[in-house]
Parts: sequence; structure tokens; C-alpha cells
Amino acid sequence: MSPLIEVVNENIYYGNFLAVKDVNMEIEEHTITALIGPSGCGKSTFLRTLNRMHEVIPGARVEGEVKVEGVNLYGAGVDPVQVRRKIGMVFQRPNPFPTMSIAENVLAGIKLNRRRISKSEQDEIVEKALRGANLWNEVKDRLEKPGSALSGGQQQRLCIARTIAVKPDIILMDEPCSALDPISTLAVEDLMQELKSEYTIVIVTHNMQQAARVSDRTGFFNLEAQGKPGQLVEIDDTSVIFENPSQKATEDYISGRFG
Ligand SMILES: Nc1ncnc2c1ncn2[C@@H]1O[C@H](COP(=O)(O)OP(=O)(O)OP(=O)(O)O)[C@@H](O)[C@H]1O
Repeated sequence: MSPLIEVVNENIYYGNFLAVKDVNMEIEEHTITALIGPSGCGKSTFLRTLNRMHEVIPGARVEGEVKVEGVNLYGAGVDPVQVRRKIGMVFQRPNPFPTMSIAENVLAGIKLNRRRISKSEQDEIVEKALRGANLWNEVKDRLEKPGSALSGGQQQRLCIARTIAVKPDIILMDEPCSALDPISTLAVEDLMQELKSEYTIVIVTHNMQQAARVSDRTGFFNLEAQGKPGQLVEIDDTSVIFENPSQKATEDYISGRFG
């Protein structure tokens, strides 16, 4: 089977600064891939190139290819807005729109893409997305209350509901639990396991236990020295990376000898 995502010889720049160099990576459908590595090695930068969010920063650009189902996202004629609809993103800090209700938050992404949706269709979409994000039972009686009135963990699941309401194929998560308490973190981790049957997930995490708990594959990024570009050192099944990595740098990082 060919991979869903295939990154080929990717170099990632901020202006003239080469932040990440020569990444080659394949990601299969319906898997969770964790990206780990020391601060500044380019994990978030790399993640944002998977849905063309990197280029929204002035001067930021990419060389090489990111292919999804064989189509290069950076090819001529590819619409970045469509790319971001198919490849959703969940950020570090839960960011519901504060003045919108819970239901409006779920619908926010869809309303950007489509003009008219009937009330009954809206209700259906809201319920399905909130159920999909394991939040329905907690909020079904207060859908008109502001999204900002929820706990941090509930807000993050609301953001996941907003992401899945648009029906993406791939969900990118940039440290989605770093602002959450342990119980909310477990709720989001459980949710990721459930989402895997429908979506393909790539998550950046600082938390190695989290990578070991949730992911099928783990990629280790590293930095030779400050000011040098980050690199993907290796990517393999998560059990191999944590128990028997092929590179010494990976082993040192996993065993806490640096980073
Ligand atoms: N907007 C930006 N403009 C210029 N350089 C940037 C920008 N964002 C990140 N960088 C640089 O790119 C490199 C990679 O940063 P990035 O945030 O991707 O690393 P990271 O591995 O995700 O780090 P962390 O784990 O601390 O979040 C760093 O040298 C960083 O300073």
C-alpha cells in the first residue's frame, strides 16, 4: 500500500534561515505519528508544512515535496485553503472563539466554507462532531453557552470537534495537551485512539510518555548545534524508537542523556 503522506527531500526556510533540512518521511493512513526532539529542532515548523500553514509567515518557504495521496501540496494549482480543509490543525492552547457559543464554535470552520446550512443540518453536524470529540454528554444541555466557559480540557476537545466537523482526512496536533491537566490529557489521548479509525494523526509532543502511549510511529528530530538546521534523525515503530533505536542520538535523547 502506498503511504498517505510522503515527504520527499524537504528543506524548510524562514527567509534565508534553513530551519529544517532534508526530511524524508512516509506516513500510513489511520496511524498516529508522534514527532519528538529537543526544543528548537523544528518539529512544529515541519508539522506546519504538512498543511501549508508554514507559508503564512512572511518569507517562510519550502523546497521539496509533501505528497498526500500522491499529489504534491506545493504543486502548481493547489489551493492552500482546500489543503487546510483536508488537513486540519489543533494547537497547543485551546483556542475556541470566545464570543461564540459551543455550537457556533463547532460550526465555525464549516461556515467559512459553505454559505447556507439548514438548522436541522447544523444540529446534526454539531452533535456528530461533539460525539466524535467525546464531548457531547458533557455539553449537550448547554450548547448555546460560550465555548470559553468550558474547562481547558473541554475547550481542547471543542477545538477537536471544530476540526473534525469540516471532515478532514488528516489532523495535525501541535502539543495539544501541554496546557492541560493530567485528567484532561488522558481524555484527549483516549480520543486520539478513537479518532484513528477515521483519521490519520500527526502529533508534536514534548512528552515522551505521551508519544509512547498514543503513537504507532515516532520520528525523532534533532539539532546538531544551535544555529544549524534541524533534521529527522530516524522514524520507526514507536516500540523500536523507545526500545531499540538505530541511532545513538535517539537513544541518548530517549534515555534522558540530553534534551
Ligand atoms: N516565525 C519564525 N521566524 C523565524 N524563525 C523561526 C520562526 N519560528 C521558528 N523559528 C526557528 O525555527 C527553528 C525551529 O523552531 P520550531 O518552533 O519549529 O522548533 P520546535 O522543535 O517545535 O521547538 P519547541 O519544541 O521549542 O516548540 C528554531 O531555530 C526557531 O527559532
